[in-house]
Amino acid sequence: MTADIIDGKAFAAGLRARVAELVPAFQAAAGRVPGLAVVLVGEDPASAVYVRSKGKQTRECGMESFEHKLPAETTQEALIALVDQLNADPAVDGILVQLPLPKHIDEQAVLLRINPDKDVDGFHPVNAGRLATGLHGFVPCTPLGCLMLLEDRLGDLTGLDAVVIGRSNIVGKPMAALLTRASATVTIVHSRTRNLPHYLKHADIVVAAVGRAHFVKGEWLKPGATVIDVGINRTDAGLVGDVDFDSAASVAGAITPVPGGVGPMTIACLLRNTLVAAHRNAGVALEKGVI
Ligand SMILES: Nc1nc2c(c(=O)[nH]1)N[C@@H](CN(C=O)c1ccc(C(=O)N[C@@H](CCC(=O)O)C(=O)O)cc1)CN2
Repeated sequence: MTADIIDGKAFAAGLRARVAELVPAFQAAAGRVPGLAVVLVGEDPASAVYVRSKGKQTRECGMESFEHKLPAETTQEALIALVDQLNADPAVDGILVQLPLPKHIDEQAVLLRINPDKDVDGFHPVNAGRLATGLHGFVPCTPLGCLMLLEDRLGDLTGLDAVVIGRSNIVGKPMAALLTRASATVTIVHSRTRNLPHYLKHADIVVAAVGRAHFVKGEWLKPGATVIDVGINRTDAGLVGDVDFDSAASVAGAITPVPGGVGPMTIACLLRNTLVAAHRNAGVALEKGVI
């Protein structure tokens, strides 16, 4: 193995510490702490773990966590009524509806109902539009975490060739928008791309978010590339990423592991977005670049 390992777990711990450091000043100015509401519908075991971690890490940062656990049979109307209630609650700065939702609920209808200024997941089309047009909004947490790891590793991304594998609204598309904003030269490839290795051969940066275990092979990579693995695939061998780690690590310059790479950044960025939302909602200034 030649690649450096990018330690997302350590980076995320640093980011959470920074959030915690900034909470007291917000509290002094606003007379309350930032509040994050997390809604879980059903009993998906992985989602339950993520929601528990979100609550715990929110409290550890000194913010208030409002947890709403609803049964799997909850109707779309009932879920939307809860979102409306959270939209109207001044103690709630950020609202997150844990995905995936049960099949009988229209995910888009629920996400559309969240007030864009409380949409700390950055999934509302208003925030997607803000990102695409360079306006202030909320950026989805996983791609934001990937960008932070990339800039920490590479510094200025201007002119670098970046390939994003995957075109989901939650990771692929916002990741491409963020890299474009950072002046990288961006290509999006996906499961229907013909001759995918052709695109990767020239990429300084590869972000893999395709949802297939071990999909990206080391021989497809440019030597020295920085590889960010967003995949979380549960296999008989345990949790693995979208990148074939062993072959990729012998070619790449740096690579994120799974677990311990991008995953922890998702929740740390959620806390960061909640702190930012609280400042905006309360009209309290947050110095540019402070977080
Ligand atoms: N409303 C949302 N739903 C979902 C999101 C999201 O950002 N918003 N992302 C994922 C799940 N997710 C957070 O919700 C998440 C995924 C993974 C991790 C993480 O820390 N992973 C660890 C491994 C943990 C494990 O064993 O499963 C790692 O990679 O090291 C945190 C959060 C889908 N839903």
